[in-house]
Order: sequence, then structure tokens, then C-alpha cells
Amino acid sequence: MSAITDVNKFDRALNIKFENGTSLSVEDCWLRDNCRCSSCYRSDTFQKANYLLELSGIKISTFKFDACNLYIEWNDKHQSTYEASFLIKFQYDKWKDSRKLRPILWKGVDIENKIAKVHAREFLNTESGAITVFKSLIDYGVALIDQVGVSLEATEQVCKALGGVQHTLFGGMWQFTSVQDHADTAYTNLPLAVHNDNTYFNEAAGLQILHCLEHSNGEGGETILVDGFFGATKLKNEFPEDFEFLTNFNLDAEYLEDGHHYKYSAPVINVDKEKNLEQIRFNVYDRSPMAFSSGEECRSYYRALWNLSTYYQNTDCQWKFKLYPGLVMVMDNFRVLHGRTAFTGNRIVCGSYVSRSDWLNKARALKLIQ
Ligand SMILES: C[N+](C)(C)CCCC[C@H](N)C(=O)O
Ligand SMILES: O=C(O)CCC(=O)C(=O)O
Repeated sequence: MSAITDVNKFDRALNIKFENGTSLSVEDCWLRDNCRCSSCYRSDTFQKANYLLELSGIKISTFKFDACNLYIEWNDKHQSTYEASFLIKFQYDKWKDSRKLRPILWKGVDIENKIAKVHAREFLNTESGAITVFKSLIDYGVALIDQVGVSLEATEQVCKALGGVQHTLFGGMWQFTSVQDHADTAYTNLPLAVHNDNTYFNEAAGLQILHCLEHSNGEGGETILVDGFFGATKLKNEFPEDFEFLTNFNLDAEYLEDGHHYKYSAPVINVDKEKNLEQIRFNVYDRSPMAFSSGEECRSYYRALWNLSTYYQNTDCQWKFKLYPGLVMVMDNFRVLHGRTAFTGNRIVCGSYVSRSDWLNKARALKLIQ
């Protein structure tokens, strides 16, 4: 499939054609920078050995090819060999497409039958179990791991397998009840409208993991999840000017507690250069007061948040369910909003955050993403 069929030189680039019809134009600087010989590339650390500036004056002297390789001799007599299977990966459109995440939008309770629900032993001990959980997180932003030992220690094992425990001011592995151990309503029995955590951090937690260890002598405390990307997409279609505002306006958020004052400012809806959704930072509670450049900007701020929250507060868009001892819920805090209903009685929840880098690392190691 990736056999080289032709190579031609145009100015300081080589145009390479492959058997499957792919054609690729690569500049001399790129080729030399990506030389894989032992003096240019350390195969033991997967790092480049060149400093890069040494490449500024290099030119291709001669080149030849066969089906499997491209061979280049440079003007400094250096020799490079490139495997066809390496080169073909860098055809721009295919390279860009291979890096895209393809979230599957969801609305409401139907998601319950689509997400992964995997036995703890299968998740922890089998690659297929891990793949099922991480694929569910990539597709839907939610996964369930069942039959986990009802303890902080057993939950920690799951958190480590999801990428590792991320430490914040709340701790690494945390356990919370309605005792106000921190200046936050999570540490109460009050209801929490759906939100993303950590809008006051430069980088919000990647995953949030919750395990209800106990809920006795009371009721309520149901978990509510909603797909933040579904709501943002509805806003884009129905209120495009509000979508535009929330992707450009930096909203201030803060967390205040004795000895702590976290503050960060970022758009509520974050998109990449192609306007693909990357992150939702929606938390009505942690917004800090802001000055506005005009009455119009102020009114846009409130209108856009109101219109976005109509989707997130719409019970048809929400999935409400009760966590039980042994069931661990994992959700992508960059995408899925979570909340809870008020509760009475003694409710003990434990879990942790996992950084986005760390959980995507696991997904990439499982070859689920590039
Ligand atoms: C208990 N646990 C550590 C998970 C949460 C702590 C409070 C998080 C805060 N309400 C926020 O939305 O960022
Ligand atoms: O108590 C719960 O179920 C969730 C609390 C919450 O929203 C949070 O910790 O961010």
C-alpha cells in the first residue's frame, strides 16, 4: 500500500508518489530534520539528536528510491534513508485527519445504554477492558467501572489505571461528605447544577472520578450528567452570536478559601482552529464579578450564558442516576458537565481528578488516538 512509485525534485522539495495514490511534497529542511540515522535520532529515547540550527544551510545533493525507501545524500555528505511507511503518514490532509477526536454527541438518558460499564477486574487486568473504558470516554465522555471494592484504596487503583491521581488543593485521592472540609458547596448536602470543575485553574482536571462509598439514613444525592458538547452545538445552531461570544470572551472564575485564591480567565466554549469543540468551562457558581467594556458586552455575557444553560438545565438533555457503592463513574471534565440533587443522611463520596495529558496518554498507548 505504501510502496513508493515515483520521486521528483521541485526547487528544495521532493514530491513523492505512493502506490495507493497518495502524493506528498516534503521540503529539504523537513527531510533532514527527520533523518532517522543514529547520529540524527536517538532510537533509545525517541528524541532528535540535532539542535536544528545546524540544518540551516543544507541542500539535497542526490536522491534515489525503491518501493520501500527514499535515499538522500546531502551537500555536507550526510546520508539519510526514509522508510515509505514513515513518509506516507505525513500527507497533510490524512495527517490532520488522523489527529482528530470524534466525540459522539448525546442527549439525556439514552446514553446509559451506550457508554461502557466494565467490571473492575476486566478494566484493571485486561487490555480489552481498558480499551472499552477509554473508547467510551473518547466517544461519549463517560464510562462506568462496576464491582470496585467499596474503599478509597480500591478506588485509587482505578484512578491510577485511568492515568494517575492528579493532586490539587483538594488533595490527591479525596473523600467528601456534607462536612465543609473546603469552602465549596460540594462539601454540603445542597444541590449542584451541572458544571465543569476547576474553571479557576489554568488547566482544569481532565477526568473526574466519583465513587459513592455510602449513603445511609437519607435520600437524594443523585448524579446528573449532561453532554457539554451537545449543548454547545445546539447553541451554535440556534444562537450563533452567543456561541461566537462564548468562544471569544474570557470569563473570570475564582476559588477562594483560607490561604487560597485561584483565579483564571478563559472562554466558556473552547474550539480549535477548525472550530472543533475542545473544552467546555461552564460553572455558574465560580464566576467572579467582572467589569465590561460596554452595556452591550455585559448583556451579551448574560444572554449567552442564559441560552447555553437552557440546554444544560433541560432535563431532556440530562442523565440522572444514583451512584451506588462499588460503581465508579468517570467523566471527561473538559466536555461533560456533572451535578447532583440535594440529599439528606450520611453520603460519603471518594474519587480523584486525572489530568487530561495523563488519561489521553493511556488512550494513546492503547492506540485509540494518535
Ligand atoms: C470534591 N471535589 C474535589 C471533587 C470537588 C471540589 C469542589 C470543586 C468545585 N466545585 C469546582 O467546580 O471546581
Ligand atoms: O457530590 C457529588 O455527587 C458531586 C459533587 C461535585 O459536583 C463535585 O465534586 O464537583
